Formats: sequence, C-alpha cells, structure tokens
Amino acid sequence: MTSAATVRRCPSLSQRTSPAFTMTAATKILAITSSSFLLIFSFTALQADAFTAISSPKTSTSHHHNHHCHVKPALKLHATTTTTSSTTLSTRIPINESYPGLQKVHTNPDIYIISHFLSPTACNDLISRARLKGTQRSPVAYAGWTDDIKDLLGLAASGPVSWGAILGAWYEAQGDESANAVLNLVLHALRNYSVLLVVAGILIAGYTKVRADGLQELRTSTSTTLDDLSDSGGGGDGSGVKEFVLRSADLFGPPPSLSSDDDILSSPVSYFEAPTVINYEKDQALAPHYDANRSASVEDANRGGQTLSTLLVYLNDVERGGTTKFGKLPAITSSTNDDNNNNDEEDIIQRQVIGDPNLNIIPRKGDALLFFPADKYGRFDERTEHEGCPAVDEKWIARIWKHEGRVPPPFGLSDECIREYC
Ligand SMILES: O=C(O)CCC(=O)C(=O)O
Ligand SMILES: [Fe+2]
Repeated sequence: MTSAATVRRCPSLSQRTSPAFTMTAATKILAITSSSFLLIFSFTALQADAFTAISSPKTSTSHHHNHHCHVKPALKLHATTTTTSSTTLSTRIPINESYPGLQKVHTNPDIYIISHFLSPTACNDLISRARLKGTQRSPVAYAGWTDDIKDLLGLAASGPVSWGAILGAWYEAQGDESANAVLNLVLHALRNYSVLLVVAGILIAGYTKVRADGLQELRTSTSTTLDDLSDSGGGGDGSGVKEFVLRSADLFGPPPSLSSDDDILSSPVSYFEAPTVINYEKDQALAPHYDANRSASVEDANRGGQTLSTLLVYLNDVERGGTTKFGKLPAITSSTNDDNNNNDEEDIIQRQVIGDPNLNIIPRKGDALLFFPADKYGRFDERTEHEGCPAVDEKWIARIWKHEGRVPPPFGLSDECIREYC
C-alpha cells in the first residue's frame, strides 16, 4: 500500500494525513489553480528564449563565394496590423540632404522623390538584365509570424488551455477519495495542460500556415535580384545595377560610427540588399504592406536585421495604373508642404493621382521614391504602409532595401563585389 509506505517513511506527514482523508472542494481548487499558475508562469518565462532559439533563421556563411545568387529577398507582409505607436518613434537614419534632385513630399514620416535618380540608359539596362535573367513570381514572407505565434500561444496558454486543464482535472478527480487525491489532481492538471498546449500549438501552426499562404495572393508581380555590377551582361552601355548601387551609396552616405579597420562595413553598400527588379503586368499589384518587420531581430537576422529605408526607382513611364500609394498619409496640396520652393511643389503635385486624398505617386522613368519603414533604432513605423496599385500599363521598378546591419550574401552583395566596385 502506498499510503502505508508513506506513513512509514514520513511519520510527521502521516500524523496530519488521516487514513480517511477526504479532499475538500477548496483544496482541489487550490491544488489545480496553483499548478496551472505555476505552469503558465514558467511557460511565459521560458517561451521568449525558447521560441527565439527555435525560430531564429540560421545565418549561412557558405554562400560567401557566390557572386550570382538566385535567392530572392522576400516581401514583408504582415497578417495582422501592428500596434507600434508613432509617438514612441525616433528619427529616421540620416541621408545626404544635398543629393541632387531630392524633394521632400512628406515630413514625419519623411518621404522624398528624387528626380532623375537613374539615367534612362541605366533604367533600360536594369530592365533588360532582369528580362535576360528571367523574373519569377515575387515571393512573400509572412513578417512577424514568430511574434504572432508567441502572442497566440500566450493567449491560449493563459486562457483556454489552462481552463481546459483545470476543468478536465476537476472532472477526473470526481470520486477520487484516495490519500493521493491531491497529487493525482495536480498530475492530471499538469498532464492536461501539456496535452492541450501541444494541441493548441498544432492548431496555431496550421492557422499560421494558412495565413502565410493567403498572403502570396496579395502580391502578383514577378521579380528577380541583380547582384552583378560588371558592365558585361547588359545592353553594353555600362551597368545599370552599378549605377543604381553607387548612386544609392552616395544618397545614404557612409554609415555612422565606422569601425574603420573593416573596409566592408565602412561601405554603405554592405547594408544594402542586392537590387531587386520588379515587373507588373496588367492587373498585377502589391497590396498594402510594410517593408519593415516587427520581428526583424529574429526573422531578418540573416539579412541585416530591420529594413531602415526603401529606395524605389521607376524604370519606365507608366501612363495608367501602377501608382505607389501611401494609404495612411495625405496627398500633397499647395499648403501642406513648406520645404520646397513653388516650382518643385507644383512638380510634385502634378505627379500625384488627381482626386486621391492620399499620397499616391505616378511612376516617372528614372525617378526614385525614398522612405523609411522604421526609425534609426529599427522601430517599425506603421505610417509608412504603402501599396503598388494594380497596373494597367506595364510597370518596372528597381528596389534597394537598406538594413540595420551588414546584409551578407546571398541577400546582399559579396565582399569581393563591394571591394571591386564600391
Ligand atoms: O510597386 C510599387 O510601387 C511598390 C513596391 C513596393 O512597395 C515594394 O517592392 O516593397
Ligand atoms: Fe514595399
């Protein structure tokens, strides 16, 4: 008999535990709740570290020799709206404010248009290189999935999983009048909790997968990355990729606080993802999204962390459709912007979609659009939500994302390439 053994081993306990022990309802509730709270507490304390360890993408060093990678950077679409308050944001990363053609179209969050950022030859070269390499359906990453899963698991663990565990244990304890009733109850609660947590985990993983698959429908363009800065490989008039990368380096300027003994990190280019060329055919579009990722420290760890700036260049004139719209920002009217002189302001007003209350830019060949999806500390700025409106006429753009840290290949340019051209 277990109880006899217990009595022999532990006399002091046996004195307090009468053989005819009957567990009161209050004891049961106390036992179950305390074990559940203990579990919830340890779950919450552990989940952050454990989850980060599980989901953190591995940084690959095996690609460093790879000059011409075929890995496409993914677009960061969020399945849920993030809640970062813009009042907690700091300023954006600095840029070269005297860059020729720079015109501010919105202040806080800062958005610029840069007229004639790329020459028509460079635009043509970027398009022809992308055509030669071939574009494929643009990938979409479910940005923030790690945090979403954490949030959902946390909710489940402290809500339905706990109550399910408690109710289940309560039900199982009915009629258990043995001396081990309390222990049994706690064990049942713990077992129920673990089983239900695993079930919740499986359901949440399935739900996340469905959401991730759904996001792909929101981006219907095709694209490719170009990481070859050499003149050969295009139309023969010099490399549009090189022009794009070098002008972007001039625009962003050298990174602050250089560790000067590392020549690669002192080049702004090492913080760039390789240029991506994107093609929209009739009716293709990119739904409203953010270029930053609220879980960048985990999900973008192998591509330089958070996206701090987006630089888009329109590679062709687009008569109808294909505008870039900022759905949370107002259109520029003659009174909203004091930073430009009247001619520049007129020019910008003309480049917006007439009648749209939001900032909505019409593509013009060679012009760049510059904005900052996160502040200089990498904090997500939801005001920069934007979309590529459905194309009517064909549209081509090239894009560089500047990150917080070095973007290693295959996402960024190789050390050899940066040393040779930048
Ligand atoms: O096509 C556009 O105008 C916007 C593209 C964009 O937002 C992106 O590639 O992240
Ligand atoms: Fe974007």
